[in-house]
Amino acid sequence: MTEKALRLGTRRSKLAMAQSGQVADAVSQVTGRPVELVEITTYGDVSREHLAQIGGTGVFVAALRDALLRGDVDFAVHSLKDLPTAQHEGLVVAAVPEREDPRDVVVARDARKLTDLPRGARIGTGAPRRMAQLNAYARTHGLEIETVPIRGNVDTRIGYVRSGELDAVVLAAAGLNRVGRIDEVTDFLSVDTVLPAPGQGALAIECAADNASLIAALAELDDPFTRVAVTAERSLLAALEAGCSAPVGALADLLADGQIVKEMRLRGVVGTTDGSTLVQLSTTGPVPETHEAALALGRELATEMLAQGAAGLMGERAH
Ligand SMILES: NCc1[nH]cc(CCC(=O)O)c1CC(=O)O
Repeated sequence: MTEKALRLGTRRSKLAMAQSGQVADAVSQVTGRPVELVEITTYGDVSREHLAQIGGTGVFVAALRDALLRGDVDFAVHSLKDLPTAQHEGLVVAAVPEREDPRDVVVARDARKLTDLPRGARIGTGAPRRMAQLNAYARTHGLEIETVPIRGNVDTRIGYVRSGELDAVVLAAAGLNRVGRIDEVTDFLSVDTVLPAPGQGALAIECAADNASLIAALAELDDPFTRVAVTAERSLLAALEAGCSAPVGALADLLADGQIVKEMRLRGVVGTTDGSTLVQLSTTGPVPETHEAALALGRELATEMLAQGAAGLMGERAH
């Protein structure tokens, strides 16, 4: 007797299909059931130009969530950094698998690194967070660069470099890994140079809150440390009242003494896109043992950042 297939709702972009496919295999392993991919077309896929007006990357998520709530699909996989920080009623993030490389990377011609791009180099990125930090780095390191707003999928973005329209683009390592283009990276940016987006490199597996048996099975794919880290990062983002397109970076990592994990550090940054002002802070404390403690850590850092003027820096992008 073969068990009924689980239906995984997914966008049809190359990145979404790649990460859904990888999670499908893992879910199949832990449930012993086949997983079937169900493609869901969102308004955001149809109308890229109006992405900003119709509410940023949240539109991609909304269509998947509707399908989950209607019971058209059993679960969905999101890039955690694109998932709104507010918990959706009737749905639950059943698993946050182990995060992969959270760093941002540069793809440039001639194997160039950020620091050896030609004078006046045009660097493409649509993220105010990346613009703010790249421009701040350029100012303090005597680089002459120009950040150019671009959008589109990974292939489109790298295409701007191959065609010569741009000198470089900045992307997430995790996305390039998932679509098999990590070999094209010419510079892995230190998180001290560009702090990633909250949740970058991590996935969220979401399903209906009343599907107890599926929630129990998916729990096997949860990585407790990744979950604690992204919870703190997203709590910081929420407390700064910043949306998914806000110039906010956040990263939680473990500080170990030899093999023994001692503490968790949470770093946060917010800045103006021209890089003239950055508020950059970090806090270190015991590894949070509860969801509440992880939330509290993010809120505490946000309070300190707000005290240093963070709110004023985000005003330019508020929506
Ligand atoms: N906003 C687009 C997006 N959403 C998730 C990823 C892939 C990386 C990840 O899972 O964090 C990307 C592409 C990018 O930023 O280069």
